Amino acid sequence: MAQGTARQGKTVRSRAGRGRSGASDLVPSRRQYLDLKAQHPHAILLYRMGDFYEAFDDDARVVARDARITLTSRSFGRNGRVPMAGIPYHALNHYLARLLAHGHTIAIAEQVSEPGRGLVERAITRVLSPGTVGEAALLPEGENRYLASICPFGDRIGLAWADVSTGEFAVTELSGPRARDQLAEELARLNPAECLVPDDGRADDVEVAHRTRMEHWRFEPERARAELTRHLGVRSLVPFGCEDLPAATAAAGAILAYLERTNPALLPLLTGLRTESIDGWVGLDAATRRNLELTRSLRTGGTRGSLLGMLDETRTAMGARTLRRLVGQPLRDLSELQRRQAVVAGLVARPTLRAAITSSLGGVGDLERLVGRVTQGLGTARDFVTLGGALRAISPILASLRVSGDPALAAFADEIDPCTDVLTLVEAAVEDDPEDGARIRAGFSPELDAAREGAMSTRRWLAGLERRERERTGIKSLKVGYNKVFGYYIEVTRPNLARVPGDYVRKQTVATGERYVTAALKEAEARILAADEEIAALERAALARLTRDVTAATGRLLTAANRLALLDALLSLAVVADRGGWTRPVLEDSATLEIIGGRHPVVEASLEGEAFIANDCRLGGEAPRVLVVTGPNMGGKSTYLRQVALIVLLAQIGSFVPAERARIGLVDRIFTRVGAQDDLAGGSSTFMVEMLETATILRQATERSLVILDEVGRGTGTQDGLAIAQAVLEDLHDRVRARTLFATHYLELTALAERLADVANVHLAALETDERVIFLYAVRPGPADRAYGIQVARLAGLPPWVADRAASVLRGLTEMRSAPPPAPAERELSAPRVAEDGAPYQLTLDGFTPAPSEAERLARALDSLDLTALTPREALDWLFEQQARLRGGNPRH
Ligand SMILES: Nc1ncnc2c1ncn2[C@@H]1O[C@H](COP(=O)(O)OP(=O)(O)OP(=O)(O)O)[C@@H](O)[C@H]1O
Repeated sequence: MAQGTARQGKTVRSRAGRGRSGASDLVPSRRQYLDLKAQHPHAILLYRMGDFYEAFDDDARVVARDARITLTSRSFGRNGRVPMAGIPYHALNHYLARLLAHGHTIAIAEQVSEPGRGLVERAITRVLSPGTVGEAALLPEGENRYLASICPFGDRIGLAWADVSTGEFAVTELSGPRARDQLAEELARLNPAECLVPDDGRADDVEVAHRTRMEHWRFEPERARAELTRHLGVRSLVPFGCEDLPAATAAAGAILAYLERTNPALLPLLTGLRTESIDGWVGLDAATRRNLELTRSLRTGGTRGSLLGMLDETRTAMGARTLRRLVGQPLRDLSELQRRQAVVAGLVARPTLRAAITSSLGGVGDLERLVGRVTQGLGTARDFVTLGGALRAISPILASLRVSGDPALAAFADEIDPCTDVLTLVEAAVEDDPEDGARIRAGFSPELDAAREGAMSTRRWLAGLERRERERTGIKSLKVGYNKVFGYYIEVTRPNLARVPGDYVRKQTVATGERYVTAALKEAEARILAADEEIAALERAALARLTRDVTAATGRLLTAANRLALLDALLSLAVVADRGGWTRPVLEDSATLEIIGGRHPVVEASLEGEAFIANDCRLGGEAPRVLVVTGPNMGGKSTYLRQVALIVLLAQIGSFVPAERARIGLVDRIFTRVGAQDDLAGGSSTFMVEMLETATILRQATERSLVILDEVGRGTGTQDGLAIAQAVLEDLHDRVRARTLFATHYLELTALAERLADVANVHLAALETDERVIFLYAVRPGPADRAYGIQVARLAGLPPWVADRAASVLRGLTEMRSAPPPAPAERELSAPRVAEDGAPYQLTLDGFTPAPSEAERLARALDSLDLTALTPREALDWLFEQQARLRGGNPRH
């Protein structure tokens, strides 16, 4: 809370001790209220009333709904009663956090005092919007809170994001036919708390929560560029990598303009700008993030049960945020991944070193946000003491890394600036006094030392007063006390009242006696009050000086904090790898995938004592690119599919993997279509969502992608579903050529492996005994023989008479089919796809468009014909056939 801190040249004063009942003189007139409201018309105005913050009228209704507070009413100036929602002063942060989570902007009005003028009119002292909250108390610990900005500009889209609590400020520019999809992926990753968009409608079709419209001219590239260069103190943006990226520049400039307007104290935190290339990351769309439960479990809705939940052994909140970033942003850059792997490997091999670093990291704490607080001018003496402790903890970490003898660890240490100069500064300025707690150290400010000495001598005088007055009056029970109403007093009990000297002035009668003051006591009290005020002012000045000096190093401090946060995250990966017996995967630039003895990291951790059955997976290279996975319900198909995706993802964040060994050709994107998920609110049925996700995969996947499809086609009728599943599988095999795992209950699809060169079957093994099924969870070559649906239904507790009836229905159905299950519909691999109306189609980057003309097709076919391999007869046949196709099927016409 800003109480007592200098802000915008004014000092905020609370009327401590005044309850709601005493606040009636503070009630604004409607006019005063509306004047303040007009300054930030889109914000909820919270009005300080003694020990409460109150919202009125429509604001009150919104607060009551979203902060979950009971609505009452209040007399409002002379305008009768209005709805009112009151937030207790001590619980303000709690309720502000709720309001911000709903995307509201909040303006807080308090009484302010100005030097020499005492308390003056109320003013807005803070404006908080979801993306501009820099105050650690209002932020989720292990998560970043991003203010994003989107600027479509011609065929490009600029995206910028800033976390004003950690100083992260980055941009990227997206272009080409996939720009919109990439934007959606990035927004899914960032999950911005607030998103700035131009008010001219350019970004209206972008789906993002909590959008804030800004004047479109603020997104004008030249203006934004000027804003950026001024802020960063540079002439060109070349060093930041975005000189030639007008859309990115525009988006970043808009962020600066917005902060300037809403919360300029945050601007100094943004000391640099990083230009990111989206091509460096593995593409993960929102569905895949959700399906793989990367940061949120589908079952619990929280981190527990997610990949992040099982990986997170970080010691600091900044480490936890970094780990979340790594999990959400796997890389494609082989050399960077190998650097990370080397650090993890060094840490896996050295448990003692890990323990030492972990304990030192505890001392570093959340350095990122601490630097954030200090840079915003919110740093108290306690914060600086903590900062000193954090900086002191860095050097031992670097020393441990260097003496480890591991070159990767030593190199990592060399990249971290211990900021010893800042530590020296802070140590000279603050101390943790055993009695007074955190305070400015003696010697930092001579004026402060003198004021403290003055106050101390008066306090010493007061401390001796009781003894002196007892001696003077002979009243042994005389006491010197203090209360808030009268200040210092001398109390004499009833039996001794006759001995009270003449210079005592009676102030108050209490049950046991009388309370007095003397002229000397009043004077001492005045001296103490004045000295306390002076001390407070001098301390503020000293803190301001220290803040200025430390803030000059904000950029270096934040860089060091970022590296330490990364170390914490990599350490966490090492701890988990060591505990789980994970191994270092071989990474390579190929389209191969080979996992031997792979396990699902989260399911394995949840099995508690039961053994997880490890399985292999070979895709691409010498092995088939597509695996059709069959097996009984509950047999472990989904687990197997997800485990392969998670192992690849772990490898591409630089982690070890839960496998005996793995060789992973880096993937450019991971796609999943798993389980039933409907979006009724968005107007899409389960089947519609399934098809939307499948269409996205077919449109976007490449030869380097990993595709995980679980029961595609399940959401519709059996025949339609089977047909769709087969067509999707064929397209993935023939055209997309991505490494694909395809789990299905349609046993008919297993016949595809006989016709398609790069498709193979595997199944999850199960045993059947007495109508019961035992799951072996082992992946074996070849197709499953049946679905075991009825046995699983029995296991689930379906009433026996229903299960028996189902078994007899099944027998009947099987007998009806004299022939084996129908083979999948035949088709010619070379035949062009034909839509229902007969028009041929092909897939381009823009979706399905008409195929090339017959002449083009003929030219290509001729081009690819190897004439030396044909007999004259075959060549003649070929010519007849082509002519027939041109003439519509009549060769000798
Ligand atoms: N390899 C394994 N080792 C041990 N237990 C496993 C293994 N794989 C799966 N399981 C257990 O079996 C349960 C069911 O697995 P899963 O959901 O993958 O089956 P499924 O074949 O996809 O089922 P359905 O077809 O009904 O969707 C898991 O929750 C897990 O507890």
